[in-house]
Amino acid sequence: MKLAVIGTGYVGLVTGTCFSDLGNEVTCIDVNQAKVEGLKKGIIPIYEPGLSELVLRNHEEGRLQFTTDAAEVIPDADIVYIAVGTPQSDSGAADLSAVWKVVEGIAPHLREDALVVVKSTVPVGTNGKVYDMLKKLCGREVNVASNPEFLKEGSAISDFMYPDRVVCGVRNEAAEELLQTLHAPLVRTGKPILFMSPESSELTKYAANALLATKISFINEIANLSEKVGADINDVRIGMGHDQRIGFQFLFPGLGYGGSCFPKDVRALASLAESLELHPKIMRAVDEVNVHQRASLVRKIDAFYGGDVAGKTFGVWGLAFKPKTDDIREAPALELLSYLVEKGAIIHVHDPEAMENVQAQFGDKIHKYCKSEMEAIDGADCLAINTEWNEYRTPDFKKLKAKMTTPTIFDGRNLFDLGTMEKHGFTYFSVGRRPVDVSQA
Ligand SMILES: NC(=O)C1=CN([C@@H]2O[C@H](COP(=O)(O)OP(=O)(O)OC[C@H]3O[C@@H](n4cnc5c(N)ncnc54)[C@H](O)[C@@H]3O)[C@@H](O)[C@H]2O)C=CC1
Ligand SMILES: O=C(O)[C@H]1O[C@H](OP(=O)(O)OP(=O)(O)OC[C@H]2O[C@@H](n3ccc(=O)[nH]c3=O)[C@H](O)[C@@H]2O)[C@H](O)[C@@H](O)[C@@H]1O
Repeated sequence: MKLAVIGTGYVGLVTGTCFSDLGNEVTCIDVNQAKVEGLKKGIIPIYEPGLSELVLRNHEEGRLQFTTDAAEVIPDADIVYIAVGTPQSDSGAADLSAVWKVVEGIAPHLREDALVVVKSTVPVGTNGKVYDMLKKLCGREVNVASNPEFLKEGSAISDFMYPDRVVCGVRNEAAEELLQTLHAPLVRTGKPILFMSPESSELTKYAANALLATKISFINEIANLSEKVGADINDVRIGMGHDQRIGFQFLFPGLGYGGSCFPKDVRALASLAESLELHPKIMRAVDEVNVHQRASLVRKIDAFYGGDVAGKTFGVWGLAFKPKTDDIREAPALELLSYLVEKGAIIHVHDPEAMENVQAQFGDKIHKYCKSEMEAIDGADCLAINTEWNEYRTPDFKKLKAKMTTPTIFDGRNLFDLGTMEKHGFTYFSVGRRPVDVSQA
């Protein structure tokens, strides 16, 4: 098939690249000229494991092209995917301005039998609005469907290539047939392609994200309770997870969920419900717990130093909102860095992929952008951990202790064993577990 994919962000670029790898002829379109020029030369604007190789191969083999000019590509396309950003607006609802701009832009160029598919996460009813808008702009009916994306950053390629399910919201058999054919190679293991109405499809996407976010806020609330009553959240989490009705996934406590999706999607869903005079109490509570949790490392640091961190040197490991990505949108690390900057601490940071993005935001307010995690703790008064990159899991504790002025660790991701911390003589604060405090010994 000939596909046009509009928006070359985390979702658009992965979608276009994976569909080209499956033998389709794909052109990715973006308004960002620099991004498109870079992609044409093989420069990938984001870090996503495996993406670079796949883009280069499919581009070289002629199945994957890039352009800023929609008019050049849309007339040929069997399917036009819309995968632009839908960020949070000031009101908390989703900002759909990029979607409307795309719809206006493609309308004059659409082939009579083309299918327009909205992949961006959009509030229920948006698909209907796109359909109405295209009907008006084109003076005829245009086939419009919904096909939300469930990939996770850091494992985007495998999530896309081996989905648990594909959800499609369609209006007619023609759309169902096209989407069935397009997705058939992705569900060879018998995973389902689920066809439903566009409204159900749009709501499925928000409901899935909201439930995953709910699990995270729930476990964080239990973790905070755990700290107060002397329980260990790791034991509690595992004890709960063995119940097959509960399971282990998305029950890791930490610094709250970040990223470009859970925070905005929970708020957009709540906002939609409120606009319909409903009272989305769970969604609002999930968000409130998360906002509180995101500042939990700051609270622990502030309490330990009595608010006086000026002039103290902090080694900070992990800046991205999760491992295996360079994305820092709504990353908990940003909260910690803002606090440390405001209080006048000396900050040495390390992240395998997200350093450039943090540098663009914090510049020389951060004193050292370090090449290795060990460099970041050289001479540090303490270490703060925000992201559970694999390379942070098994440090040489003797070396770590020798490099630090005082052996103190604030761990937002529960990377280390309490017994090991005790054995090596670290003061150690983690999430939902008792503190190990050797500072008074
Ligand atoms: N990032 C993720 O892991 C996931 C995101 N989503 C959803 O997918 C959508 C896209 O998200 P991301 O890829 O993260 O966004 P992004 O912000 O990384 O990329 C959006 C891209 O769209 C381009 N764009 C904006 N307006 C345009 C226009 N008028 N014409 C052409 N290109 C335009 C931007 O220049 C940018 O390259 C959002 O609705 C998001 O909620 C869904 C599942 C996973
Ligand atoms: O709509 C989206 O954009 C995507 O949002 C999430 O994917 P993503 O945000 O990329 O990453 P996750 O692995 O879900 O992590 C989100 C946040 O939750 C946190 N998290 C995750 C799991 C957990 O057990 N505990 C926890 O705190 C992570 O640290 C991270 O900050 C969903 O998992 C995807 O299915 C969805 O497509």
